[in-house]
Amino acid sequence: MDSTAADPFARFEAWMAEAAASEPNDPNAVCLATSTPEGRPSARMVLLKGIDPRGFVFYTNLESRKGGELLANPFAALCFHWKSLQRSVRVEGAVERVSDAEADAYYASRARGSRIGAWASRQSRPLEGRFALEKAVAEYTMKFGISEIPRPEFWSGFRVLPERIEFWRDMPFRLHDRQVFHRVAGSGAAGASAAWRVEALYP
Ligand SMILES: Cc1cc2nc3c(=O)[nH]c(=O)nc-3n(C[C@H](O)[C@H](O)[C@H](O)COP(=O)(O)O)c2cc1C
Ligand SMILES: Cc1ncc(COP(=O)(O)O)c(C=O)c1O
Repeated sequence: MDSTAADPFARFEAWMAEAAASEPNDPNAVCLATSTPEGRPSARMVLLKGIDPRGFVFYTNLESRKGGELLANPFAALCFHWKSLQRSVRVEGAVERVSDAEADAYYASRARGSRIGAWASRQSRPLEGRFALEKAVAEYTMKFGISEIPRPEFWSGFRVLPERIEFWRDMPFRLHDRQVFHRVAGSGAAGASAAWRVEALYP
């Protein structure tokens, strides 16, 4: 049997591979929705940096707006849209922090300038002027010199643990194809593969 028919991760990876071949920029770009303490939605783009049977990983500043919202209310939604393929995927679920080892490994893979930038940017807080940011970058560049740059404690990753994954394909006259996978409650615990129930939805 085609593994992508029953396993949403296999299907997601197949779609992502097609997107990587056809999107001119950032096929891994995804809109991340969180919510404020008052229950108001808040959304911004991030880059997907990991996927495995546990979930979908992105990295950010934990003291950013999204970071604060996720630490207070650890639930999120992701929405991918690949214009060249006319496809979209929606993911919803709880979030957890990635391990320090996982975050260290990803941080170490980033360009040196991006690692310095993570130290210099007080992400989401008011910036008095571009000069203040450039000064912070210069100071951290001096501070680290040619030595290793450790990952800031305030910079790490989140993993969205999906309870629902929807695959959407454009069809003529807006009669789109929608298939949603619901994780069967209790399945997938302790490293076991999750079981999924699939249903089609009206467009
Ligand atoms: C295509 C794209 C990808 C982005 N990827 C990330 C990312 O992976 N992590 C991140 O912290 N910000 C990323 N950003 C910047 C965020 O969209 C956002 O401006 C920033 O994280 C602050 O969001 P917040 O104030 O809601 O926390 C990206 C922006 C774009 C347009
Ligand atoms: C502020 C910020 N942090 C992190 C990222 C994630 O990407 P990378 O780790 O490749 O820099 C991005 C991507 O645009 C970004 O804008």
